[in-house]
Amino acid sequence: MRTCGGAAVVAQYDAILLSSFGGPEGQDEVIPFLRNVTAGRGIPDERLEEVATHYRHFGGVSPINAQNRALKAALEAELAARGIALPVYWGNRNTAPFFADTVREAHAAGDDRLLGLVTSAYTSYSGVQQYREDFEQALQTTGLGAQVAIDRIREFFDHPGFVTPFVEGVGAAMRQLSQDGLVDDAVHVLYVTHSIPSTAAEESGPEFGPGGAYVAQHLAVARHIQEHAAPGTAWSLVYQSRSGDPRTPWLEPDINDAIDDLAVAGAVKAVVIVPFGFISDHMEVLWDLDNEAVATAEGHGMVALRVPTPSVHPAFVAGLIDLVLERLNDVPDAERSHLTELGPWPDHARVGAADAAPDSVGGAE
Ligand SMILES: CC1=C(CCC(=O)O)c2cc3nc(cc4[nH]c(cc5[nH]c(cc1n2)c(C)c5CCC(=O)O)c(CCC(=O)O)c4C)C(CCC(=O)O)=C3C
Ligand SMILES: [Fe+2]
Repeated sequence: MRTCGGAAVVAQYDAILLSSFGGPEGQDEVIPFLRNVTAGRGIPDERLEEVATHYRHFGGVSPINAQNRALKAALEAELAARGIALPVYWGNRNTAPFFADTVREAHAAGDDRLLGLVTSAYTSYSGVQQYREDFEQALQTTGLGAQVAIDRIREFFDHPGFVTPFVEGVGAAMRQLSQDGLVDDAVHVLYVTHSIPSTAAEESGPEFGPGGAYVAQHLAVARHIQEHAAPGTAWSLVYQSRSGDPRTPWLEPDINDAIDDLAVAGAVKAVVIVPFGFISDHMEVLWDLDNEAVATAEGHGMVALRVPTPSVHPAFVAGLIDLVLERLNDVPDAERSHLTELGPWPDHARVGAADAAPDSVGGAE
C-alpha cells in the first residue's frame, strides 16, 4: 500500500469533495427533486409522475443520501487509519446539501483546493460533463471562482476497488446456485447498467466503437468480472431505467426484455443480476431491479439473484482513497491501477481558480 505523509497531502489539496446525485428523504421532497433532475430536459409529466410513484412506494425516501453519509464516514475512517489529514465534504446535484452550499462551507473553513470524488464510475454526460457544469455553476453562484479550484478523480469503472465487490458478489451467487443444483446452461449472468440515449453513448467517446466509451467500459468490466467469477457461464450486457421520448433510441436491450427472451429460449432457470452501473443501492436498484426485474424473472419461474453494490465494502472504500492518493502523489499513468485494457482512464481538467491550482501552490503550507 502506498502511504503519504500528512504534510505532503495538505500541500496539494485542502479537502475531498464527495459529489453525488442527491435524492429525496420524504414525500414532500420527491417532486422538487424530480423537477431539479429534469430541469430544462423535456421529460414528460407522465414520466415524472411515474417515477414519483417509485419514490412514494418507499415513503418518498431514496436510499442514496444515507448511502453517501455512510460512504463519507467510511472514507473519513480510512483516511484517519492511514494518517492522512484531509477533511471530506459532501455535496449533491439535485438535493441539499447542494454544491454551492458545500463550496461556501469549505471556503469558510479555509479549504479552497478541492478534489472531487464523483460517485459515477463510467464516462457519460450525466457522470462527467454534468458534474463539471454543476461545479462551474457552484463557483458562479458563490462568486468564489477566483479562489476555489475543483479537480476530480478519474472514472474508476475498472479500478480494483470498484470491481472487486462485484467479482465477490457474482462468485457468491454462482456458488449458491450450484448448491441448489443450477449450473452451466441453466444460469445466465445479466450485467445491467443505466440506459442512456444512443447518441449520448456515441458522444461519450466515438473512438471506442459502437456505443462509445460508455458501452466499451461496461463491456470490458463485465468481461473481467465474468472471467474471474463465472468463467464459461453465458452472460450479456443489458440496460435499465430508460426514460425520455419513446421514439428516441436508447441503449438496449432492457433487462426485462432480455429476461423474457431467455425464458422463450427455454434452457435458463436462473439469472444473476449484476447492478454494476451503480456504486450503491439507489432507487434504480431497489425499484427497477429488485422489484421489476426480479418479478419478471420469477414470473417465468426463474430464480433471480441480485448481487450487492459496492456501497461501503472495505475494498471499495480503500480503492477510493487509493485514487485520491494517486492524485495527491501525481502517480504516473504506468503505475495507476486498472483491470482492463481501457485504463487507466485519464484525469479531467480543473474547474475554477487556475491560480489556486494545487500544483502551483504546492508546498505553500
Ligand atoms: C448514466 C446515468 C446515471 C449513472 C451515473 C451517475 O451517477 O450520474 C444516473 C444516475 C442516477 N439517476 C438518478 C435519478 C434519475 N435519473 C433520471 C433521468 C436520467 N438519468 C440518466 C442517466 C443516468 N442517471 C438519463 C440519461 C436520464 C434522462 C434524463 C436526463 O438526461 O436527465 C431521473 C428523471 C426521471 C426519469 O426519467 O427516470 C431520475 C429521478 C439517480 C438517483 C437515484 C436515487 O434517488 O436513488 C442516480 C444516482
Ligand atoms: Fe439518472
